[in-house]
Amino acid sequence: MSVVVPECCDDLKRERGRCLFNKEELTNILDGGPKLTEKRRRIEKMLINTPELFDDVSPDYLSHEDRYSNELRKATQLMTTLEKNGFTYNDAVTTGTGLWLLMDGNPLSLHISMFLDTIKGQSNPQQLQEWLPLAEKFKIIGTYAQTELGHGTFVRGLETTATYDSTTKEFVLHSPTITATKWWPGALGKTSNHAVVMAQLYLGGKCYGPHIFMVQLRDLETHRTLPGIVVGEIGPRLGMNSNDNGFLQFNHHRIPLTNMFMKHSQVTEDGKYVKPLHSKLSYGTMVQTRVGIVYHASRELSRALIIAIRYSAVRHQSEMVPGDPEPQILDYQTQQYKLLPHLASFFALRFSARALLEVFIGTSAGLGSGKMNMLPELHALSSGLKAVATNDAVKGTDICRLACGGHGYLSSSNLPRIYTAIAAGITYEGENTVLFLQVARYLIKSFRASSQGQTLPFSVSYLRVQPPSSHAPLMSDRGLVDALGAGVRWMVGEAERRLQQLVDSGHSPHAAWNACSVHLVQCADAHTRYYICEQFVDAVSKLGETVSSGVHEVLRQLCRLYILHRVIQTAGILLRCGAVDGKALTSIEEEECHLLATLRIQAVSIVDAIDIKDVFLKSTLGAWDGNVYQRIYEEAQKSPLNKSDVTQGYYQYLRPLMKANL
Ligand SMILES: CC/C=C\C/C=C\C/C=C\CCCC(=O)SCCNC(=O)CCNC(=O)[C@H](O)C(C)(C)COP(=O)(O)OP(=O)(O)OC[C@H]1O[C@@H](n2cnc3c(N)ncnc32)[C@H](O)[C@@H]1OP(=O)(O)O
Ligand SMILES: Cc1cc2nc3c(=O)[nH]c(=O)nc-3n(C[C@H](O)[C@H](O)[C@H](O)COP(=O)(O)OP(=O)(O)OC[C@H]3O[C@@H](n4cnc5c(N)ncnc54)[C@H](O)[C@@H]3O)c2cc1C
Repeated sequence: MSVVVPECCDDLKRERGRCLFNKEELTNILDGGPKLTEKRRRIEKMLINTPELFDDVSPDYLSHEDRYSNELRKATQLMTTLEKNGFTYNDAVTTGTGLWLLMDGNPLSLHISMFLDTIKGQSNPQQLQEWLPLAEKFKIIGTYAQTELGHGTFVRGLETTATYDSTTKEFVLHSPTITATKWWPGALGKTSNHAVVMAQLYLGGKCYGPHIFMVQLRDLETHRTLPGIVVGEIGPRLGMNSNDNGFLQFNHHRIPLTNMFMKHSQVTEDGKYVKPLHSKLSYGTMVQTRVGIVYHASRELSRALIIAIRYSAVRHQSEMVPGDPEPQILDYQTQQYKLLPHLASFFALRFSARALLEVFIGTSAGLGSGKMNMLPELHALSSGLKAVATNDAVKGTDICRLACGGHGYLSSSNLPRIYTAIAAGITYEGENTVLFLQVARYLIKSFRASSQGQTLPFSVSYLRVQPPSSHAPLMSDRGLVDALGAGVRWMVGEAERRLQQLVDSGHSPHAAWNACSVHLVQCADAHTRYYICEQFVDAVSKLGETVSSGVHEVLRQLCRLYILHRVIQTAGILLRCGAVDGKALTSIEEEECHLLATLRIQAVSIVDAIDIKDVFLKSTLGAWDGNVYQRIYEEAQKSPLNKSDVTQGYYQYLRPLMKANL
């Protein structure tokens, strides 16, 4: 398959003709630099030239089993294509390209993410030497098996046990109850022959909490399940049904002592426990995956936005002025209000994902030299950003679907598949409410520490009880971000006051926490969004020194829209704490509407600059050429129901009904 850039329709040609900025420059910024754009395009070209990676038939028309096999065929083809051409699967993940060919539930995604990451992050040197080459070369294929039927969120409540037997130097893995059954892990049902398993460690009758174990599940020749293990697939889900999410039970299954991951905590041959430097180091794979999910969510949102904004420029409906031609629906202010704030969100999330990755890299380097002090901040930032990014990507994708009217509901728009894939992100890798409550815990601790005069880490330093007065004028970007910060400080102070009041009136701290948890989640959400605003403003101001004025202007407008929108969303809080007044809010609302009209002019060019090719968008509505109606029509012809004029169902059911004497 070769990349042919087709002539686009008149509407899109006109839109593209209005572009006042250098698209390639914006593309480079989004990719992280021209070299990364070039690398992404090389990978794309290679993938596009591999016809086996593309579906002949939509997965919607396949049986459950064929759907899985087809995705597995493409996943294995993807891995071998990358390998043969000198790329790693990580290259395909970090550029998004590989994932988009497989986002119906790639059965190798858990292997290349959490299984490999656990081996890299939790192994001692011997284990690393033994397992990493096998896993990297797909000699063993694995998943991350933590969640059980009874517990997902509360990791300490897991019931699978790993009891050490010092006489044989083995752990005995066991699922004592039905609720101890591992449930959900991607690719566990039929694909994986290994799993990293989270289980309660028992030594000499004492429980030491959840620890991670490498467990072989299937024979490496026959792929049959090993004795002492029951494994299978959990059945259809809301989306990503080409994956084989699975279940797993152990019946006193034995593994060697050396199969406990021993980088951070160890068990000696005689059954002694050596503690880790920090009790949550074994949660490291989850933190790393949350960091990746922020990128992933922004990428999925960008696909939905490209589809909806191009479609909105092609679709004409109704009359704006009686008797005039039907306008492009993108000209309606309400349509701009649906889509453009989410376009701004995509940019905000992309810059924040990059900032988070830097915190992750810095913290990981510190851990390597025994420094644990940055771990709580990384946990809070990664939890908050994972939650905001997935919440916003899901909401934004659904708005994109709604913005496309009826056609957005078509499978061939690809919006339903993007939606169901990213919707899972709200739940997996830490359910979002639960993650926000972890952030809230960090905020309250920080607020209290600050009241006692302690210095706070960078992301919460604005919570200081006596903040230095801001010198930025209120209506500047910085001034509005400061106002948002003042709002969060007020919210956290209010939460702390309510918690204290409840404790003072006789409630236990835990009961008080639960009684304030709605407000606490709002604090965590507001704090994370304040952090995102800060990252966006900083990134745009730094870029101002290096990019052309056209690109800088577009970024400045998007950043401004993001901040204005956020201020309006938070108006109630900001009024209550006196950070803004009604007059300021009125002018902010007016400015937002004005900005929508300004950004609308170049909206198609901005989404073009995200640079996702048609083969990765997979949408009848969002293709580069805007040839929407022809594509929708052609796609409908592929329905199996259209193979014959009269279906079997007519003879079997409809005709008898029509002939019956009712
Ligand atoms: C690259 C990816 C790209 C695309 C993705 C595509 C496909 C991937 C598809 C699917 C992947 C999905 C896989 C999964 O879902 S795997 C399962 C994930 N499960 C979870 O995330 C469980 C969520 N629950 C938890 O993380 C924890 O149980 C908890 C809610 C955080 C509570 O932990 P618990 O042990 O009970 O803690 P407490 O005793 O309550 O103590 C809290 C205490 O610990 C601190 N803490 C907690 N976690 C961490 C951490 N990770 N790092 C540092 N510190 C941590 C917490 O702050 C608190 O500290 P205090 O000082 O306040 O006590
Ligand atoms: C598509 C998909 C793929 C997955 N892949 C994997 C995988 O590869 N490996 C793996 O191990 N797991 C996997 N999971 C499981 C996933 O990690 C869990 O479903 C997730 O962590 C949520 O846990 P839960 O299902 O127990 O929800 P619950 O914790 O039961 O949540 C239900 C409700 O209770 C609320 N709640 C729970 N605890 C609290 C609390 N402390 N305070 C307030 N409210 C609370 C939640 O907010 C939520 O509203 C996957 C899940 C999905 C959907």
